[in-house]
Amino acid sequence: MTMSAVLETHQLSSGYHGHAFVTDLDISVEPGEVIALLGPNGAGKTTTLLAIAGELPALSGTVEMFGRKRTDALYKRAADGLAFVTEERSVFMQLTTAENFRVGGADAVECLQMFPELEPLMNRTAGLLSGGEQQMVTIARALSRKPKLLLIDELSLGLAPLVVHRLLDVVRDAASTHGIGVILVEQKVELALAVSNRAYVLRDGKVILQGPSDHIGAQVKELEESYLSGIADS
Ligand SMILES: Nc1ncnc2c1ncn2[C@@H]1O[C@H](COP(=O)(O)OP(=O)(O)OP(=O)(O)O)[C@@H](O)[C@H]1O
Repeated sequence: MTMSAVLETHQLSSGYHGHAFVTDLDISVEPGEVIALLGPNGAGKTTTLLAIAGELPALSGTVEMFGRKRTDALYKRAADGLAFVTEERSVFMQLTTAENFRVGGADAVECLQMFPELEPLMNRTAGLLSGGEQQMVTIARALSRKPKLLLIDELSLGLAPLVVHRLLDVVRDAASTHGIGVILVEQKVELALAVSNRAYVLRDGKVILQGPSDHIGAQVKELEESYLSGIADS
């Protein structure tokens, strides 16, 4: 592991019921780096995040996180600085925005600095917030705890592009300001490439392309035209 990386996987394979679906992954994240993890439906993006988080076992290869090899569970990795925002919106629907921050151990003042638009909604039940506002609560709560590594699965599901822009900009800023490493699984390829430093493209559980995001953009277009249908924004 390099001295500074928050995450390095080496030849990591993982999957379900003892069968590897993602194979030979070498993925690294430095502090402050936003990494886009791209690929068509079923490519293995969520599986990769689950393996990094400790929700799925490494069937071969290793996960090194925060300076040491890990085979422990998500809650232990979380205690050391991992945060995982999953596809399901993880707000407590019965609680208010303010209560969501409190039970999540987040600093409400900081959360409102990130998303001032939540200020008039602090006493509203989260179940009555729009999908975009719920994601703001989720992201603010996760960022406010200053994780060393933040995994985000499909932030944009069902949201308007403008809202996704807003959310990703805040993630990008927090990553740079606080040195948070981020892995972003995102269907909106252009948006993801615009805010990320580097990208990995997965297909059939393997990395088929990786590099700086500004280089990957053009190559993704080419790939898509040849055989990688379904990856770009529809
Ligand atoms: N619990 C499970 N048990 C067995 N196979 C699973 C399970 N969850 C996912 N899979 C399979 O693993 C493969 C990879 O799925 P994964 O969710 O990682 O893809 P993805 O790239 O995140 O796709 P999407 O963009 O559609 O979310 C798929 O073939 C999927 O059917």
